[in-house]
Amino acid sequence: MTAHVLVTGGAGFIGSHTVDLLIREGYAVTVLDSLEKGHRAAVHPEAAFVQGDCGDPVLLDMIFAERPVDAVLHFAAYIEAGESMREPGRFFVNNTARPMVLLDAMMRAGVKQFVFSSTAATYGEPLYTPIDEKHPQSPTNAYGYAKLLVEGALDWMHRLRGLDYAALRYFNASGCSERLGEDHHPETHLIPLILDVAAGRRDAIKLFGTDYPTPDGTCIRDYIHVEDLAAAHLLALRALGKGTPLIYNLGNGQGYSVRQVIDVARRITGHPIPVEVEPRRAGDPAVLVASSDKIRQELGWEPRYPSLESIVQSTWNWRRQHPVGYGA
Ligand SMILES: NC(=O)c1ccc[n+]([C@@H]2O[C@H](COP(=O)([O-])OP(=O)(O)OC[C@H]3O[C@@H](n4cnc5c(N)ncnc54)[C@H](O)[C@@H]3O)[C@@H](O)[C@H]2O)c1
Ligand SMILES: O=c1ccn([C@@H]2O[C@H](COP(=O)(O)OP(=O)(O)O[C@H]3O[C@H](CO)[C@@H](O)[C@H](O)[C@H]3O)[C@@H](O)[C@H]2O)c(=O)[nH]1
Repeated sequence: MTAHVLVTGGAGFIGSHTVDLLIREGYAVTVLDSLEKGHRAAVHPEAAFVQGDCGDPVLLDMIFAERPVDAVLHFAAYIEAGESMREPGRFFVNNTARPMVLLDAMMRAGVKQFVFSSTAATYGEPLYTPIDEKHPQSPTNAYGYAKLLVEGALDWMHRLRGLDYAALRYFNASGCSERLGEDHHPETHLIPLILDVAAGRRDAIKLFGTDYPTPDGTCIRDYIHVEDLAAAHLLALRALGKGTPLIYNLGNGQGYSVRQVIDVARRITGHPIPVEVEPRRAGDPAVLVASSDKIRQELGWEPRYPSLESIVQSTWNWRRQHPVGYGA
């Protein structure tokens, strides 16, 4: 069993939940996070913490020299597809170039196991739905393309340098655990923004586009609970070592339109949640729904929180207990 895991981006939303699970499962964990976006308070107290950049080769050499790292879970990245259309260069540097520096440092140190946070955004506009792993990858935003470039590099590192990797293509990560929540600054994700309205922190939810080719005209997404994502990372980590890349979609296979998500939040919070209709946000595909049959069949992954209600409820619970998130 892998003993020591380096988790980049482990102070962020999905990374911190995964670190908690790894610690519970007995792994030694080192978190490397710049804290540009994440929260020190989200890092499990039993994990070692290094503040720094995952693309800093000197720091990486030091970490690998000092710690017996067996595997790297790479979450560190910028995450907003809309922002990537305005500032593509920042995304190609942080989400493509820096992981390359990390992979190179791993190769120098002889660390061969890697789990990569890929995304549904690598697929682009679906040719069929639900999307399986064989679906062509043709991103509609720079964020998705930056991630796809890393997937390509992983394949070459596997073939040429024996890298043993998993690429997990998450759909829309959401939900909270009891200890950890979603607290981005600025927040751009739909569910926490809707709940900001219910909590009285915003007047209305902006609805980006009502003219998509979907039943109610708003975009459809597949929301997956962050604890189910964390569990998938553990399974992937344990499955590495067979010499074959592990490429999996992670979603619930159920699509919800923006209006449907708002309706669920209205029922849970009892708040009317007013809506302001806005134009489409650049780069948003109309529909993204996953087939996760492959990881279910091959690794036995089974989501514990598949319903949108349970996802929104867990986020609402955390927000009521942490009205200012992790604080300043
Ligand atoms: N949130 C989603 O819905 C979603 C969906 C698909 C894929 N992903 C991917 O999952 C990963 C985690 O997403 P998240 O929602 O937890 O994001 P997040 O912003 O909460 O966490 C990312 C963390 O990485 C850190 N970071 C960013 N650049 C860094 C760098 N160069 N060096 C060190 N640390 C750095 C940030 O400080 C932050 O703590 C990302 O790679 C993202 O692309 C997220
Ligand atoms: O204020 C808002 C925010 C979002 N949306 C819409 O809600 C949907 C979901 O948006 P959001 O929560 O921002 O998630 P995505 O843009 O789908 O992207 C997330 O999910 C992708 C995978 O599907 C990941 O790759 C990204 O990192 C992650 O940010 C989209 O149709 C948005 O246009 C609104 O209408 N109003």
